[in-house]
Amino acid sequence: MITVDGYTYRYDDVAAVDDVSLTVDDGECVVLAGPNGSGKTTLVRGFNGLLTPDEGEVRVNGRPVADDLVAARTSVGMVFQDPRDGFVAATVGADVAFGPENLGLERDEIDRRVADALDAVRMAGREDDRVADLSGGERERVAIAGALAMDPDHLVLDEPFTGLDLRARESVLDRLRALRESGVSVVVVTHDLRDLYSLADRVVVLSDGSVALDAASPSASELEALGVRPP
Ligand SMILES: Nc1ncnc2c1ncn2[C@@H]1O[C@H](COP(=O)(O)OP(=O)(O)OP(=O)(O)O)[C@@H](O)[C@H]1O
Repeated sequence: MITVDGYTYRYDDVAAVDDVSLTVDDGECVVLAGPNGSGKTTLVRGFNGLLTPDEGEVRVNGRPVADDLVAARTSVGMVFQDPRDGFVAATVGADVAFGPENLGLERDEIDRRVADALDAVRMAGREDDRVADLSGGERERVAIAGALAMDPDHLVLDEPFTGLDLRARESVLDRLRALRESGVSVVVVTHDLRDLYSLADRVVVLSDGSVALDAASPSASELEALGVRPP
């Protein structure tokens, strides 16, 4: 479970996220929506300690993130919108293997995870491709594969579908559905609810850094009033 309690984060004294509390249960899929600048990225970056709130706390599986950043980063997988700078290796296979290697897993298990994760993003067999030669959408898919290969308890995806073609999107959605069924919690930041609506257990809408709506099936008019396009 991810528990957010009174999370406040300020940039230069201006609160980008202001006293947000919410929980994400194991096996739950939460879509986090809201207009540009409403604080979505600033909030989810606190889920694994990439940002430390000025006030409040995030707990992952009951343990405060700040107490053990390594544990938080191992159990919360995170994929960001523009992964251009996030690659650590020259080839696709080596990049996706990097996280599992750091977990100290056996080579067979690493290879199995890499192949499985690449399959989930429709990049099976592309281990030897150079990351530098990939398209933007392919890079996004490699970044998603890297998070999947860590086998995290919780997965946070910030605008994961922007550069993905239809087939890749469907494949990733299938995997997210399977992960949720296996008890992984999935948090997806998006402006566009269309892809996610069938998967989401709850939609949380941020507005000016605060939770403006937290509902299982918000109506179109509720969403539109908060600047979110309904599915
Ligand atoms: N590094 C930064 N320095 C100063 N202000 C920032 C910084 N990052 C974000 N902000 C501000 O904090 C607010 C929240 O930004 P954030 O990126 O969390 O919103 P968002 O909801 O994820 O937006 P988007 O949908 O555009 O990705 C915005 O007003 C933004 O300008």
